[in-house]
Amino acid sequence: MRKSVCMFLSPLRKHYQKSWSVLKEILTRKSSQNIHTCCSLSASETIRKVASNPIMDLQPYISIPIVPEGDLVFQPTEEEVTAGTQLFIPKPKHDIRFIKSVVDLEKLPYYKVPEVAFLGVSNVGKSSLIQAMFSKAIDAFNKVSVSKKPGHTRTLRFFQVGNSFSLVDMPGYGENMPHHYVSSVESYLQTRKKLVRSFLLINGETGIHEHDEIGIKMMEEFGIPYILVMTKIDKVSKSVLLKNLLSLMEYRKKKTHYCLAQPFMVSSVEEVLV
Ligand SMILES: Nc1nc2c(ncn2[C@@H]2O[C@H](COP(=O)(O)OP(=O)(O)OP(=O)(O)O)[C@@H](O)[C@H]2O)c(=O)[nH]1
Repeated sequence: MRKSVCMFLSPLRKHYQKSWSVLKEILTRKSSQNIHTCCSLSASETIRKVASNPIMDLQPYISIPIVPEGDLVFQPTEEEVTAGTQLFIPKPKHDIRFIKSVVDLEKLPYYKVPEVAFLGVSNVGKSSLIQAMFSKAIDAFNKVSVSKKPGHTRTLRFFQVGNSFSLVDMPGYGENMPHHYVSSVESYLQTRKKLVRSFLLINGETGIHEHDEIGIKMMEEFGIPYILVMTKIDKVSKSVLLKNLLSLMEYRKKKTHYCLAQPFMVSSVEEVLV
């Protein structure tokens, strides 16, 4: 098993385990629970013990709220995060497996479960994040391929998580993107009825740049609700991370309609710079 992924198994690495565990919990919410519109907290919920979130670690460095309270629509408790994590552990009758790799949309897998897609520029860390989530599902884990070479993922790769949902690892756009991107990924996004969540990943090390803007414009043009996730947060200092996060949020506020106001931050590896 890759060293970078071992952190997810270690209780000493609690902080980052939580960073993507929170994401797992979103995945487990039923498609009917539209987190884009109906997750504001009730008074009784505000006294719940919410799980830690890397964005909150940045809050002491700035006087204004990083995410306005009304936009914090998704604050799972520790218990909810633990329950979400359970779904990523294979059990009898809960198989976690690679289904197939697709370019031709005629060959998309058919099943009843809802689908969740991971999008972003080449090399942003889509496959690494999915691999980290599958750290306890060794068969699926081994079918995720990570590379430092941009454009490594060439096809839409489908994974099924029991009867709960499926995940799709997408080819990246930008550098070395596959020539079939429009006919495969864009057509998939526009036509796949099962698609209930889309995560658009932005590199936390570099912040938003022009290729990310192309991806965001694509989602806006298609009118597909999506969630922003900053990746590789272990690679930069908190000050750089905060700067990149704030400019991403400014961009979201000014230029998007379909993006969830609350962003997420993750690391798929172990070290952090402070
Ligand atoms: N330090 C650090 N490196 C990461 C992280 N996530 C991914 N990487 C590295 O970034 C590189 C690209 O990761 P991938 O997961 O293959 O990226 P991708 O978005 O699937 O890339 P494409 O196949 O080009 O679309 C690899 O060398 C990973 O090890 C992270 O959270 N932290």
